[in-house]
Amino acid sequence: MLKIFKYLKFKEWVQAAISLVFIVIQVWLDLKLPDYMSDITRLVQTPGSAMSDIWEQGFYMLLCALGSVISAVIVGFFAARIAASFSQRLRSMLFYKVDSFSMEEINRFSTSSLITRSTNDITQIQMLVTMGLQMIVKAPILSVWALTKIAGKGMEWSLATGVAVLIMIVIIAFIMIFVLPKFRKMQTLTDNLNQVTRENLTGLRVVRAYNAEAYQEEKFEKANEELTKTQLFTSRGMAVMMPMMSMIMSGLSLAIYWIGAYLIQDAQAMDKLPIFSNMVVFSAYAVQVIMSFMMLVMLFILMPRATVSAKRINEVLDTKPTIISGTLTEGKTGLVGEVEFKNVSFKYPDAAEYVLQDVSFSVKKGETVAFIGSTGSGKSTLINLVPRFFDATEGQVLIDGVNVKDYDTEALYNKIGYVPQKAVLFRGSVSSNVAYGENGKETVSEEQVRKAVAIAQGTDFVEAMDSGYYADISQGGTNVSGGQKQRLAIARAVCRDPEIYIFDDSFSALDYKTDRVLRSALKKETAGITSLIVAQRIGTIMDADQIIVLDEGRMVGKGTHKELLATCQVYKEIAMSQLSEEELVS
Ligand SMILES: Nc1ncnc2c1ncn2[C@@H]1O[C@H](COP(=O)(O)OP(=O)(O)OP(=O)(O)O)[C@@H](O)[C@H]1O
Repeated sequence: MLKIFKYLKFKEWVQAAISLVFIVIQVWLDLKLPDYMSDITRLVQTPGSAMSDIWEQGFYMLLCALGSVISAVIVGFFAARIAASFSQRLRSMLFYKVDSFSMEEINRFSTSSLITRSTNDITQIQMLVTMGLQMIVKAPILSVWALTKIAGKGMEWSLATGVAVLIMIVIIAFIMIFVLPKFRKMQTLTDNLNQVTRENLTGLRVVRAYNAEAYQEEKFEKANEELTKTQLFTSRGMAVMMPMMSMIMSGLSLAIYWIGAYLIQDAQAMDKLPIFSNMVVFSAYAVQVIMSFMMLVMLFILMPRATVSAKRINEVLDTKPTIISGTLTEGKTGLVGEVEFKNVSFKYPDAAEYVLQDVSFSVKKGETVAFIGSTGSGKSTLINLVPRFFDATEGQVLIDGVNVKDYDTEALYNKIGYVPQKAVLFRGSVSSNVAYGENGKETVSEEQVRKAVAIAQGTDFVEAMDSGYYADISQGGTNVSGGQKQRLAIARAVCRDPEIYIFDDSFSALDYKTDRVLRSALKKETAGITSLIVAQRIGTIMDADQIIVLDEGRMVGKGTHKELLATCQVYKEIAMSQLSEEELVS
């Protein structure tokens, strides 16, 4: 928990220190009140007291109360400020950290858990800072100070207060044993609920189409029920706890007056007044002692959740990304757009089996290399090693003669134009999506955007949109078709003007004609740029300079379409399943 506070800035520590001063002032003023009360009681009971003296003490009491309120407002103001700026910083830090994560870390935490950590967990910390700053400091000062004030003012009353404090301690222990574990569980259950909600929302169309609402609702209800049950348990615990605390507080006041009544009755006439005055003061201080314990209980409610949240936030912030940037910004002199795999093997983190085994090939500048193979043969995995979404477990992946691990990641990404299997569009316009990101060169002009869209065969549909290149694209690109999305994603890669294109099955949503026209435009307009293409269709890749055939993670063929037809059985089978006799021969 304390570890998270190392992210507080000096300015916030200063504000906390100022708050501390005001908290001490507030406690001092609160504890001063009973003194004046005692004076007033004494004055009222003393024959011949002047009314003006009583008014004077009353005026001091009023001043104390006012000062206490002003101090409380100042403390509240600072606490809110510190909490708000601290949580803003934590949110930014989490965002930047997650941005630096590779797929391995994202998968390890899960997307929904990362979202809960950046929102709900930070709110818990914010709440703790806002309320805790006042209580953590105030409760111990108040209790110790109030106890010193009542010390020696009456054995019997001290005993009564001791019993009340003991009962309070038993209650706090009860909270710690039974309620704390439930608070800890609450964050994980919130994660779980978010996960189910997210899955349902992203897959809503499938849920509808398969009449799976009942199934999804059941999943949701289970997660919801679990969270509700835990919340109810803790709330019930607290619902019982708070009135019990108030009861103890009132009970103690009653006990003090009751004991006081006996003491006054048994006392000599001249001792009656001091005992009465002591009793009034004692009960006021005893209430403060109980109040401080009540604050502690409140802290015990806030602390466990915030502690769990702090741990979860720290887990993310302390995670070292497995993909660490190198330092080189350029490849070997004279080499541009060259890719080489040297005996590359790969297995996913925590997986037992290798997904790729001993893959070796090299690609020269301007060449097109295609990867084909059955589903799950490792094609996407293979090309994901080039932009370092994962690092090779064994062997080396080289770009321009340099291991990808040695490149500064920004310089590495500047060399690559990557189009994923599932096109991703961001909220904005057509233009902002195509000119997306930076490539270390000058900013992209409107002309370049138009040209990229034209190469990606998107001009017709973009110009038919309401505002053309400035037409709105909604989050995830839900207002364009799958093929249009893919064309915009391809245009984005073209606009980047990279050394190497990576197309991960990026032509699959295009019709055959668009696929052919797009590839020939790419070849013509972007000659000299190396292309790595994963494809399922033989038609898409038969013109490639080199085709690599994968089967269960192993390279079982390498060559041109013609060579492979003659030498590679796996390729021949794929080709025969897709092409007619004439196409095979031609
Ligand atoms: N993140 C991951 N964690 C663990 N295993 C994975 C992960 N992604 C893929 N795999 C496994 O790696 C193997 C290769 O997957 P990959 O996506 O590379 O195949 P592919 O040839 O591209 O398939 P497709 O043509 O269906 O896209 C599969 O067996 C898959 O289950």
